Amino acid sequence: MNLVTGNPSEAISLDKLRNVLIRLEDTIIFALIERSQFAHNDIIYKPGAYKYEGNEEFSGSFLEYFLWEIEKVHAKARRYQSPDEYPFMGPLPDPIIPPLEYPRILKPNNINVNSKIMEFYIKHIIPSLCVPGDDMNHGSATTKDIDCLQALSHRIHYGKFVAEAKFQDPNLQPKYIEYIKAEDRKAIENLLTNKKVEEALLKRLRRKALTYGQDITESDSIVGDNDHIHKHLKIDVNVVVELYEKWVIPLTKEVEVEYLLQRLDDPLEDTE
Ligand SMILES: C=C(O[C@@H]1C=C(C(=O)O)C=C[C@H]1O)C(=O)O
Repeated sequence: MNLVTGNPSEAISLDKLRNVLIRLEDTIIFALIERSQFAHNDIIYKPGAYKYEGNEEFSGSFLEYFLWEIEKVHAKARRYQSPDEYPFMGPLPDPIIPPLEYPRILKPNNINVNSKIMEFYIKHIIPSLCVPGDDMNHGSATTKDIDCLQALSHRIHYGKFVAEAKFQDPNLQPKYIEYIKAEDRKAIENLLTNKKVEEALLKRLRRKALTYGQDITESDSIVGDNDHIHKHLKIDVNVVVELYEKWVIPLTKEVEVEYLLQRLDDPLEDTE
């Protein structure tokens, strides 16, 4: 089944989904590089640091305010909720065009780990990515934060698609059904974990961060000794690898497990 159109004749393969995840690595690395050109500017993240004209009652941070405004606009244009449109904030308005009927994979199912994404991003990623201090570029830094958060959210909630594709594997489906019925989270997680894919991902990510973080000029060769490269990188390669190892991969798996735990609830269930 095509997970987006709901058309059973257009099967979507795990390989295709993996390629989307690989492409999103580039999106995430470039978004982080963009954010890292600005200082920490920690006032952006402090609740109540600003007053908002016309919205004096809003007591959240500048980042939250900005996200809320952006998400309201996005919500108006969306036909159905897709993983990258999962809101960080709320409440959001209804779409201005009536929504299409939901294909199964896009049905709202309350799987949303955005509060966890916000927390690790502000607490761990920003302080190691940016130089400390305030360069007064609050608006610019916040727009880059929104790009980073939306890319991370998109990638992590894509776990729903990955989980659906894994569930469709006829050899594994009976096992998934057994573990889902037993609500055995650990067993589901073990079944969907592919250590080889994860290890290859972390290696590739390190190479990408090293490559994309270099300044490439007309005359310089991009192949140099490692020390030279490390000194001139726009981004700390270890921050990128740690981001995936500690948060992106575990949260993607959390989304996968939560999706599968709800997989048999649908009365239109066609697999049993
Ligand atoms: C995405 C997959 O599922 C799992 C989650 C992964 C991730 O978040 O990158 C990687 C491998 C698997 O453990 C996959 O099998 O490709």
